[in-house]
Amino acid sequence: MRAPDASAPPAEPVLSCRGIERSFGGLKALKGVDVDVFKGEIFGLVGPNGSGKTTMVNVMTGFYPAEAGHVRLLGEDVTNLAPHAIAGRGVARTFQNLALFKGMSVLDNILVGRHTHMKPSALATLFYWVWAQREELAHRRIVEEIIDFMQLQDIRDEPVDVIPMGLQKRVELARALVAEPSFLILDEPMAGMNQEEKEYIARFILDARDERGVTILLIEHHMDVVTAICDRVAVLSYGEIIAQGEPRSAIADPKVVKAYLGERAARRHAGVTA
Ligand SMILES: Nc1ncnc2c1ncn2[C@@H]1O[C@H](COP(=O)(O)OP(=O)(O)OP(=O)(O)O)[C@@H](O)[C@H]1O
Repeated sequence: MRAPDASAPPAEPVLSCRGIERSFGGLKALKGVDVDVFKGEIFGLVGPNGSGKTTMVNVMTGFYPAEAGHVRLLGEDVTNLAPHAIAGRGVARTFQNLALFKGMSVLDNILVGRHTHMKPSALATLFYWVWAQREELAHRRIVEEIIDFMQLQDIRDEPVDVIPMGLQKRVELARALVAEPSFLILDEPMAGMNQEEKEYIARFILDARDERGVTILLIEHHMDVVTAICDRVAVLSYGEIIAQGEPRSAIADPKVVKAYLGERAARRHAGVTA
């Protein structure tokens, strides 16, 4: 993990959210959430089930409009832009539930991740064999690089639905990385994985940051992973941030213990017997 340079001036956040609100009917899923993610960070967004993590990410990426508040990407106000417009600004994401194209090969699924870089034009179509083929080669190059990086060579031609869940999650991460994002949002990339698969994905996430310079926001329930790889975390509970900062101390905050375990268990945890 990177040691923060105390002498460095405070950097501008890559992503900055202020006062984000979002409701579903009578349910206030987000109640004025502030989050800053800085360049080169692995930032954990954690919290109990239903606390608002995915909703927050959906607002950040334009999938849900915010009812109040602002999202800024490298200083630019991107609040309520369409998902493709936000993706076009270098943001990629994976989804909580796998969103791969069944029946297509691993390679073709990964190639789909290049779509934000594909710019069809009448002229390119006219000179297909010169321009389009050259562009196709460039896309193939980055796809091959990511297949190597994610160690997917052996299964590249397999239909994606026949490979184990752990590998499907890896393909999803590869598809996000071929977009060459500067900011990557991962929604529970380790859900349903065994310990070995979790360790693999944790390694790839660290390498994506360290070797490819990607800033990462990670939604994750496995606290061992969060404390091992995140630089900072924010903890959501009922649509509000209840703790933020260095992972171990944020997770040990009594408000967080209470949110996860409930009032009585939190008091026991704190050694209060009455
Ligand atoms: N499309 C929707 N329609 C109605 N309610 C929704 C919708 N999406 C989320 N919610 C509700 O908003 C609240 C926050 O949900 P969200 O999925 O953001 O939580 P989460 O922290 O990501 O949960 P989990 O860890 O279980 O994925 C929950 O009460 C959920 O039921």
